[in-house]
Amino acid sequence: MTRILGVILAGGRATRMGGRDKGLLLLGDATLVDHVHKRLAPQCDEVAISANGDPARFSQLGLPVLADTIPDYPGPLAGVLAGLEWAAQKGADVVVTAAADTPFLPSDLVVGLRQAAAREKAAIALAASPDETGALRLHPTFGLWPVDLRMELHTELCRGLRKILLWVERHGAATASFPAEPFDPFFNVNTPQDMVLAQEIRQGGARRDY
Ligand SMILES: Nc1nc2c(ncn2[C@@H]2O[C@H](COP(=O)(O)OP(=O)(O)OP(=O)(O)O)[C@@H](O)[C@H]2O)c(=O)[nH]1
Repeated sequence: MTRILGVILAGGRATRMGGRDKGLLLLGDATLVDHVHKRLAPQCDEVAISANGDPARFSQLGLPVLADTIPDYPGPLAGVLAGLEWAAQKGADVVVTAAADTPFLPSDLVVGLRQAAAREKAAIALAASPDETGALRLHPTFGLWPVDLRMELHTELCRGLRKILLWVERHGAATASFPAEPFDPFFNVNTPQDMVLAQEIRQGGARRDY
């Protein structure tokens, strides 16, 4: 049976949030990381947090906190690599990543990613949802990643690769599409204003005007 580990990407600079850890902001009575964990954990065999900086700040969840393999590497790819290396140690087959700033992620994320990968005979799958015009928008931090790709990803990061989509293009990733009604499940909190909108969504406002 395929062993799937979940990795919550919670590092980064959060410049649009004034440098505050987005994952530790409160939405209702739980942090954003708590919301993501609650949705992701039932879909995976095990979950860890991936972050640069001091791991102690995420200790309240009782999850492993993985330091980025290449410290201070800009962007989430170093977190994806840390997740793949952790999964390899655990004897797992694939990692599913989710961003810590996305509290309403689909409860069928893993099923959707796996079905898309199988359908398109692809090793990697990325999530997508329609934007306001109906065009599909990819969400590169929500992906299914085979553990076997970790050496290659390490090599690419050492060469300076930064963008998930550039790496993914070489492998012909599958696209898993998720509905965006009544709200986009990939709505993410980048700014204080986004947090206000997240509160409204949580309280039942099915809004699309963000
Ligand atoms: N582990 C890890 N996660 C990261 C890193 N950079 C970003 N992330 C996560 O990836 C997701 C998307 O990050 P962004 O919102 O694009 O970048 P950010 O640095 O968090 O925020 P901005 O500075 O405002 O762009 C978020 O969940 C971040 O926590 C990183 O270097 N390491």
